[in-house]
Amino acid sequence: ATEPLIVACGIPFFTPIYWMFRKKTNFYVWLRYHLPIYTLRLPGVRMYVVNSTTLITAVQRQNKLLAFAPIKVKAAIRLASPSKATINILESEAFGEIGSGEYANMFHKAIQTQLSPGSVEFQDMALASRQERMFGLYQWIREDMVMSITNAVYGPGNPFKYSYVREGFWEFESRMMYLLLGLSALAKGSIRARETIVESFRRYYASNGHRSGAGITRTRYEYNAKNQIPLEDIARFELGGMVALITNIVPTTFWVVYHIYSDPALLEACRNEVNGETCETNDPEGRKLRTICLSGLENSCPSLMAVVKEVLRLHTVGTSVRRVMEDHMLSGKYLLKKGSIVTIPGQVQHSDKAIWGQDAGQFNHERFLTPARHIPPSAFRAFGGGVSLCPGRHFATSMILAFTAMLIMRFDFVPVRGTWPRPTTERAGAWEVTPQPDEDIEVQIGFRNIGEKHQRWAFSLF
Ligand code: HEM
Repeated sequence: ATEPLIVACGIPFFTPIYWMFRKKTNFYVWLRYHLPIYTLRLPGVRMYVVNSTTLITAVQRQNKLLAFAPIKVKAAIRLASPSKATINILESEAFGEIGSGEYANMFHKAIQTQLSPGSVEFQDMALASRQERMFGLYQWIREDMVMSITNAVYGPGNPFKYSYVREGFWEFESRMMYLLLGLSALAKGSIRARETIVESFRRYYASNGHRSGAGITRTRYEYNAKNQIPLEDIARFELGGMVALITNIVPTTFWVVYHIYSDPALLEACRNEVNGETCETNDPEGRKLRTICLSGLENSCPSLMAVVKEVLRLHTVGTSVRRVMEDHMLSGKYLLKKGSIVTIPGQVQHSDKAIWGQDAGQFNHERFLTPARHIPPSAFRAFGGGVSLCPGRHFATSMILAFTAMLIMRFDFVPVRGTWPRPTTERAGAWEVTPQPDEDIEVQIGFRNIGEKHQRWAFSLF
């Protein structure tokens, strides 16, 4: 019985670390070996990188021996810096016997129903009327979406309504990687911002703000309280919730909007589809009210839905991580040693020409409209898979569809430079699942129709 082949071992330990820092989110694709699984020797830990879809399924089946709970507990502790007592509760469960990790595992289950389709209200999702002006598209989407998402989730007491919390969040996020790596000396600004956010969320919970929030917010609070997590630490753990909630939806929406607006034929097709899911009525004052049906967006807007899927395939770079709890023979063939890490880099699957065809590197939403080939389910990993499959995927998809639909129905965007440049993502942090663009795109916004400024819009669930 042998471990998977060791690669990138020019200078032991140093070579893989050097390239990880150089290549960041592109590391695994750049390193791509046509091996089903290989080993990287890192200081203090062995990492097994899984490439074959058959082995991905085998890893996901072994959710106790190849566990996710210890990974997320460690990340939560480093990010949130909770009290010693809370760390004890989390660690004793996540690192104890095989099959424990109850706090972390049950948390996933506890929040799942709250994130199922249709569970979050979208009333707050109406875009504020915009003046015609120029701005950076990414920045604009970010500001608008953060308010829409957090209003929907945290309710009227939403701490994000204060600009210092919004700014603090992006400051916290900017050096988050150092916190995750345990290098807090390099993340002083993030730590300062974290404490400001924690204090405003502590006040939010203390004044029962969560009771008027969405089900997900109430459930998270109640679950933590039931597990004896003190209020201050509940506020700390919400940082992880915010990161999951905001940081992937915003850039994913940006790329969806970018690909639609930069292709006039696609824009037209999506507008026609959304138009078919929009009904016109009069409000009690006799004004025209146009309502977009949310379930119709998912079920009856194939081009729009295909764009979202293709953006998730082409732009996400998430990596699933597991810890080996006992020596284990994967598929009866590869020895995985206790204490090592198993990773499944999604981007390796998403860029595989044998799976997606020769144009795997290009944006082509039509591959999801009229699939020409069989795609193994484990090859689409935008939301991970197995026990750690993203519980927010339905919520995220609904938000992205709703936001984009409203945008394309109401606004035209014209790039100030005349053409749509394709932004790079070299500066994205290694933890980002959907990388943000390096440079923003300056656009001019305008209402699509005369009279649109005074038009009223709403969403309905069905
Ligand atoms: C486009 C948006 C999103 C993308 C691309 C995304 C992607 C992912 C990925 C790749 C994982 C890791 C899966 C793995 O390790 O196998 C994950 C986990 C997770 N996501 Fe998302 N996510 C998104 C939105 C959200 C939202 C909106 C929420 C919450 C409301 C959320 C909550 C979570 C949580 C809690 C986990 C950890 C799962 C666990 O504890 O087992 N995500 N997500």
